[in-house]
Amino acid sequence: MPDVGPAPFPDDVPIVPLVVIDYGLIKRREISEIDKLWEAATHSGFWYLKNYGPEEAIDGMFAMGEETMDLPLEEKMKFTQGTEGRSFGYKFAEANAVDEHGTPENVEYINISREDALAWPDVVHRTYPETVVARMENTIIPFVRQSMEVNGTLIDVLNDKLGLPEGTLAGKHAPDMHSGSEARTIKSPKNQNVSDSKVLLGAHTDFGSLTFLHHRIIGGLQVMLPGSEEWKYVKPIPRHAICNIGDALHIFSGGILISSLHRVVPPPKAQAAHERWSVVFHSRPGDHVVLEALSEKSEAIAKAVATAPPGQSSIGSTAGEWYARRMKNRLLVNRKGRETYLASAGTEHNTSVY
Ligand SMILES: O=C(O)CCC(=O)C(=O)O
Ligand SMILES: [Fe+2]
Repeated sequence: MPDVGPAPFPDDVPIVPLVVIDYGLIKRREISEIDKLWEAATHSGFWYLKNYGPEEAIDGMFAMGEETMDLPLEEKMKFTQGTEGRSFGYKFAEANAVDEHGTPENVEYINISREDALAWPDVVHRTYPETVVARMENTIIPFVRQSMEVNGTLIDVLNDKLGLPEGTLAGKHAPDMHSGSEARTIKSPKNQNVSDSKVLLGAHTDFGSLTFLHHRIIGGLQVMLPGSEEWKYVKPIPRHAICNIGDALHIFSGGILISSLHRVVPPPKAQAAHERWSVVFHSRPGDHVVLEALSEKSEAIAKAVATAPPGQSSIGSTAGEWYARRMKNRLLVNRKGRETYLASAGTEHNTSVY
């Protein structure tokens, strides 16, 4: 039977209504568009982004992912992330727990460090499979540069709205720092014997600052907005990326910017018969940057900290430590019990922690 292509995203599942931000207008610093971005960043922490530039490198990242996942498992395992909480490299499907019972995940992905891409052909952190190497110059480096430009611009705009001195947040993400920033392509298998409660990528808040995420038409990403108990799908829209705030910006901003919980479940309804792919760039602060509210640099942040409910505290760990702790404690190989999973938590369990 010919492949008639995936079914469209169904119109009878709950979806989260995200605002569409026009990157072209943000780049020109249009006030009304910046206000829309601010509203999204301070309420849901998620938005669609359009007009973010050429699609070639993003298409190339989907292709690189397919080429990589088609390698024999034995070959991919030569490039595994390891057990110490380092992210770069290959993550096999069942590596992580999705919950405190130790239920395994079911997505595989390849992570490529920003610094390894920028320094290519020098190696900063590690080496990668031949399928990554073959696309380093024509796909990965352009994708990393495009993503850095987009995320950098959005972070600059949020910096100014937070009342921080110009370039404060940019300085925490400088490209010459070692960081957890990375490009990623994710594959979820098709036909998951779907039950609605099956989770492929466990609920999490993002570890870093800002995420630039691409889907095609297959859904599966779900978000739980602050104050809600309900998971809702994000409907993929062609040529619209999805951006979301991560823990680091939540903490730097004293809780003003929202880092929302999200997860991946099998694609809804007839779409579940298809593989699901996503392409991601995670911008994360330099490893040595301390995660704490920037109260001394912004009156708005100082006020947010002063008026927050009691019980919050400054995190005080570095971005590198934060990130390694979260990664390491999700790995099933490190699991001792429920407490291991609980130790992988981000800002979700206490939104007033910063
Ligand atoms: O695949 C997706 O839609 C979400 C991926 C994600 O949440 C992540 O990489 O942090
Ligand atoms: Fe995420």
